[in-house]
Amino acid sequence: MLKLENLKKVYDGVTILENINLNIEDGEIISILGPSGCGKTTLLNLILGIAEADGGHIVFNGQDITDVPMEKRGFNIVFQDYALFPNLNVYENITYGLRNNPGISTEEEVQELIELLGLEEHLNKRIDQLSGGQKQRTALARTMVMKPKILLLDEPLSALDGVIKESIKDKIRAIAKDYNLTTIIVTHDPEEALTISDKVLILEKGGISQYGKPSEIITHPENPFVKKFILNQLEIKRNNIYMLFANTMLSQQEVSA
Ligand SMILES: Nc1ncnc2c1ncn2[C@@H]1O[C@H](COP(=O)(O)OP(=O)(O)OP(=O)(O)O)[C@@H](O)[C@H]1O
Repeated sequence: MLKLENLKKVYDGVTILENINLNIEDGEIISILGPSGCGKTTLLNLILGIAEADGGHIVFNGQDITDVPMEKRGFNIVFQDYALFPNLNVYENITYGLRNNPGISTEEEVQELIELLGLEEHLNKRIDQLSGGQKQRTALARTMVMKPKILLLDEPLSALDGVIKESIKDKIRAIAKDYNLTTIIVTHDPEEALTISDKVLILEKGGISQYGKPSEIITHPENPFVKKFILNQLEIKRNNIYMLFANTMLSQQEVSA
């Protein structure tokens, strides 16, 4: 279990995060959701160990890791821009981390991941020959072969369009559930957060606005911010789709009249 206890972060005298208290169970998919500048990436960086906390504790499986350096935490991140190596092909990218740590995954385990992520036919391609979804799956495979204890994903779907987005969502869920891997996702999109996660952490101005299952957030928004930020956006999307359908039906009726 990952526990965040009273976590605090200050940049240049400004408090960015405060009173962050949270329990994340093993194998759960958690989304950190909130508007631009609310502290999502900062929280991800604190968990990963890129940034140091200015107060509070991070406890992983009973051990206080607040002062444990990033490389010793054993967590791993897929960055928003994937950060793949352009001079290596897909297979070389996936297995790059194993060059210096060959025992972490066997060739069989690497092949399993390649299959799970549907990358078999792309292994010899250069990175610039891949679509956005293929790059994202390569980045996921490269991170997963290192068997992270926690998988962190920074806006994993934001660069992808509709159908691809849904397929990557399925892959992320399959990985988290097949490997019982705690997965923490940063997103600013309520629909994404509510459809991919077991629980959603909604941040507002550096504090927790609500933390709960998607169904709880939809049925019991705890405050006006959640109602306004989350539910309004979803309602607008729903209404747009209804309008589109209604207009389409109307024009079809006009044609057949
Ligand atoms: N290294 C840093 N030094 C100073 N201020 C920082 C640093 N990193 C982040 N901040 C500030 O902390 C606040 C939160 O930033 P953060 O990147 O965590 O927000 P976010 O919710 O991820 O935003 P976005 O959705 O736009 O990426 C912002 O006001 C930002 O300017």
